[in-house]
Amino acid sequence: MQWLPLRKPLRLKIFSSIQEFSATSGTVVTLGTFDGVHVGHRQILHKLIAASKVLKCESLVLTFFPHPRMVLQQDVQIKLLNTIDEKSFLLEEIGIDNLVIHPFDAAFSKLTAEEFVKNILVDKFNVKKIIIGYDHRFGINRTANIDDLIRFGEQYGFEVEQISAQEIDAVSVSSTKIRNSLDAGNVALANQYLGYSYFFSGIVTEGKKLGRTIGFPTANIQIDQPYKLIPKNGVYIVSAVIDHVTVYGMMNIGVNPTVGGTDKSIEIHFFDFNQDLYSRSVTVSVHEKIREEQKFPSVEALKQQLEKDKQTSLHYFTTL
Ligand SMILES: Cc1cc2nc3c(=O)[nH]c(=O)nc-3n(C[C@H](O)[C@H](O)[C@H](O)COP(=O)(O)O)c2cc1C
Ligand SMILES: Nc1ncnc2c1ncn2[C@@H]1O[C@H](COP(=O)(O)OP(=O)(O)O)[C@@H](O)[C@H]1O
Repeated sequence: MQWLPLRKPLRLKIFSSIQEFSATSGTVVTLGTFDGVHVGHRQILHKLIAASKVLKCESLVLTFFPHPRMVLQQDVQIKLLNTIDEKSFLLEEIGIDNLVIHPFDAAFSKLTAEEFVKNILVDKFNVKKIIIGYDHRFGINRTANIDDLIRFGEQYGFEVEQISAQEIDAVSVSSTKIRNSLDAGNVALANQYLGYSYFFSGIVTEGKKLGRTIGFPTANIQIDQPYKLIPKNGVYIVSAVIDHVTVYGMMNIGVNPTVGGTDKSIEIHFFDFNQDLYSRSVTVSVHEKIREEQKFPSVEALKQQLEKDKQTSLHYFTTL
């Protein structure tokens, strides 16, 4: 599946804090990190949209950035599947009306369950229904559970729909499983869980200009978000949309040991393509891993392997 090039949402309304949101006639709300917007998330999001139509309300996804783990556990190392722009794009594609991205700070983490429900869900969002996983906990120190939410719902007049354990288990997908799959280079499994090919964006920068001399010019991609998860080092089958045309290619993530490299780089050779890409932003969909990066005895041996990789990639695309 091609998501690209990444564009600004047209219909989805994005608010960069809860305070910025002004309530409409009413909302159907779900909350969570939704990292990856994977097939499990999609089930909840489709329920959200269906409920918003029944209740003639707008759908609203409340998410947090920075990720709560970055704030509460100072986990600066955490890598995420989606940047905020990517998540916005994916939610727009699904048809969500409103996305509230609240900075998850210490003050927010100290809200009591009652304050959260009354001040935010009721007063700010004018919530008519909330859709939430059975094991969701909220409020300071995660003290409140779904039963508390149901009680608040009766008190303030909103419905609560819980997603059961069976429904969640049936999909048995989690953002963690996807992150682990990508860390292990298992892109095919990650993509199955995601329901689309994992993608990232970056700017094409100049390299050592060796690629063109061996018949394989490679666009070097610089990623600017430090928290974006990049799959394990290796050689992958990829595609991108450049000037509205889908182009196919092969990518190496690694240090280029054959030419004595030490720094990690992301390089893509596109097939049947001959354009200057320097300084351009490219969004790359990663489809399948071909092999590990290797240190070849010579550049000639690397070149021969690249020919084989090209055949493997072309075969993949022709048998889709
Ligand atoms: C699909 C693909 C696979 C690659 N595999 C390897 C590899 O296994 N070992 C290696 O040392 N370099 C590998 N390279 C990197 C080349 O060494 C690199 O493209 C070349 O040095 C050109 O670098 P430049 O863009 O800086 O000019 C691969 C590149 C591509 C596009
Ligand atoms: N088929 C292609 N695939 C990737 N980049 C290409 C291709 N054709 C031309 N280019 C251009 O050439 C550059 C790569 O050439 P290369 O010799 O590898 O230089 P560098 O070391 O600067 O990456 C890319 O950044 C892009 O601007």
